[in-house]
Amino acid sequence: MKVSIEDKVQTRIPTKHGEFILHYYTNSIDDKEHIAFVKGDVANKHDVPVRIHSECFTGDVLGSRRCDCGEQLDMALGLINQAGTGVLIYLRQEGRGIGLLKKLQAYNLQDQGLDTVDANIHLGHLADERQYDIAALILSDLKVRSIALITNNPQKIDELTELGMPVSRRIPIETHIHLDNVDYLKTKAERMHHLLSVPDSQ
Ligand SMILES: Nc1nc2c(ncn2[C@@H]2O[C@H](COP(=O)(O)OP(=O)(O)OP(=O)(O)O)[C@@H](O)[C@H]2O)c(=O)[nH]1
Ligand SMILES: [Zn+2]
Repeated sequence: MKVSIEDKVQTRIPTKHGEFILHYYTNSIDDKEHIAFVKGDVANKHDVPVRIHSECFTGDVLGSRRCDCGEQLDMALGLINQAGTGVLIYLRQEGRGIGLLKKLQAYNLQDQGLDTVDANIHLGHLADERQYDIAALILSDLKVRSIALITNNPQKIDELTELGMPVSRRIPIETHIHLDNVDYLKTKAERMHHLLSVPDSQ
C-alpha cells in the first residue's frame, strides 16, 4: 500500500540554533507523527541542507553516549542554522526501525559481546529496518528540489535517490569518538559501510 502524508500543523519553534518552523505530519499507514523542522525558504530550492534523523530516545533525549545520535542532532541543527536554510526530518523509527524495547534488549546483548549488527540479528531482525519513503514525501511536500544530505551513511543517499529525491552532495557529520562509542562507531564503519574513520579501541 502506498503511503500518503498530511501536514496537519505548522508552528514556530525558537531554539539555541535560531528559529525553525515545525511541520507536524500524519500518515495513512500508522499513528506515528513525523516532523519536519524547517529553517528559511526551501520551496523550489536546490541543494538544500537536509538531515534525515531517525528517533533515538536514549541518545536524543537522555544524552546516551552509546551512540552518536544526540550529538548529531545538535550538530545538524547547528549546520542548518549556519547555512541559513535547511530541513531536519525527525522520523519516528526508533532503534533503526526495531523499536525502543528491542533496541534496549540489543544493548544488553552488546554488553555481552555482540556488536550492533549481530545483536539485531540475534533478536530476529535485520541490521537496519528503516524506510525513507515518508522522508521523501515530506521533502516533496515542502517542494524541495534537491538535497545536500547531512549523513555518513551511503545507504541513505542511495535510498533517497531511488525514491526520486535528487541528492546533490553529502555533508559529513562526524561526532566525537570516546570509550563508550568507539566500538559502536567502528562497527558502523566496517559492517554498515558508514563513511567514518574510527581508530582501534584499546
Ligand atoms: N537496533 C539498534 N539501533 C540503534 C543502535 N544504536 C543506535 N540505534 C538507532 O539507530 C538510528 C540512527 O542510525 P545510525 O546507524 O546511528 O545512523 P544513520 O542515521 O544510519 O546514519 P547517519 O545519517 O550518518 O547518522 C536511531 O534510530 C537509533 O535509535 C543499536 O545499537 N541498535
Ligand atoms: Zn542513538
